Amino acid sequence: MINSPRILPRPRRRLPAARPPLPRGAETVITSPRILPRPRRRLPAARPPLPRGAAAVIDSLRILPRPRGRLSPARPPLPRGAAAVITSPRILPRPRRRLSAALPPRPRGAAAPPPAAAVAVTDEGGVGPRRSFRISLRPRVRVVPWVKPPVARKPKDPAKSPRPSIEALAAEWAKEKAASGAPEEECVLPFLQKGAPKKEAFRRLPLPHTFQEFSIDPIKKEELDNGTEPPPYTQYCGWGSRALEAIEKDDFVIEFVGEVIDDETCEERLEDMRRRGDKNFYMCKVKKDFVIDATFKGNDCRFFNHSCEPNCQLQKWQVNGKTRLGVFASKAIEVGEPLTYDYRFEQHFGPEIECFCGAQNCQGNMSVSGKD
Ligand SMILES: C[S@@+](CC[C@H](N)C(=O)[O-])C[C@H]1O[C@@H](n2cnc3c(N)ncnc32)[C@H](O)[C@@H]1O
Repeated sequence: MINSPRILPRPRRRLPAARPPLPRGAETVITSPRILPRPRRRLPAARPPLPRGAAAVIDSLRILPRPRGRLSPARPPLPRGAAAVITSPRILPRPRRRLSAALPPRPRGAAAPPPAAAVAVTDEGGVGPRRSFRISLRPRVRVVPWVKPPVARKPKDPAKSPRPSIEALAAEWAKEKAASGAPEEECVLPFLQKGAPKKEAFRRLPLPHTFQEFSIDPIKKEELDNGTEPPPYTQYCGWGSRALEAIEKDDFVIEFVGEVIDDETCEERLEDMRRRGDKNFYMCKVKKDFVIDATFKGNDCRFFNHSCEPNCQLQKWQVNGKTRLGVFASKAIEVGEPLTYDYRFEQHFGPEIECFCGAQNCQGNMSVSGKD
């Protein structure tokens, strides 16, 4: 076998020099050096032994808040009894200044500090009575409903107003009317004012109640919130409006006002109406996403009923760039006559309701399709 050198493993590198003999007992440690953890950094110096009671704090160094600035010097050993407070460092308020220097060790036999419900930290260092903070687990924030603070409104100075208010004009008008010997009720609730040219209609004195909003409960509509006497009731058509004075043909009677809503809201409200089983309809579609709804807010116009032979007409006007609806007398109207217009006005729409206008030419219903 020694004569056949090829089967011997060829050494690649020079074999190391023979190891020196190991001391007894050390063999198990250094014979397998690979299973020893390789140190990445230099290990810190061994920790000093901790005082009793503080062990929980220092053993969980990782949950201590990480200091933002320079690292402060190592914490001083804690006094007895303080451990319960600082074992959960996250709930400790973060000190603004650097913590005081190390506390002097308590001499043997000295009285223990009071049980620490609070730790007092002083500027000068050491434990003392000043600048103490108390740790409480009670919630400090209470959620309360936010109440909008009242806004003090400056009362309007009537002297500065360029035009007299509606109320002032209406009062003046009513005074004149009363002076002329007209009955009292005519001075309170007139539906029109005669004499002004048609084009001026929307700039003229708005009549009392014309722009006044009712707050209306559509179900109990006889109980009008503002104490206004309800309009006369008609047997088949519900509440209606009547003229309190004679009206000439083409005179402006009243504006159709209400909430301006878009098509989507309109659909929602119609659905609500259907659910309530309410048959009274107070909407007028002017154009896309422009529906005037007098269901909840409006004026006397919301009580004008439909007639197939009406005495008024609903007209669309452009007033200072805004589309507005006005009711104009389509014929001469006598005192006490019910005020009506044809609901099938342009895009006026509504549910299929049987018409009880009583006109000779009555078409039987008030749907949009009846006209377009
Ligand atoms: C704008 S409101 C008019 C005021 C309503 N009468 C009230 O009591 O509040 C329109 C509703 O009045 C009723 N109405 C108006 N004219 C009618 C008529 N000619 N025949 C039947 N019902 C009528 C319908 O219920 C309609 O939806």
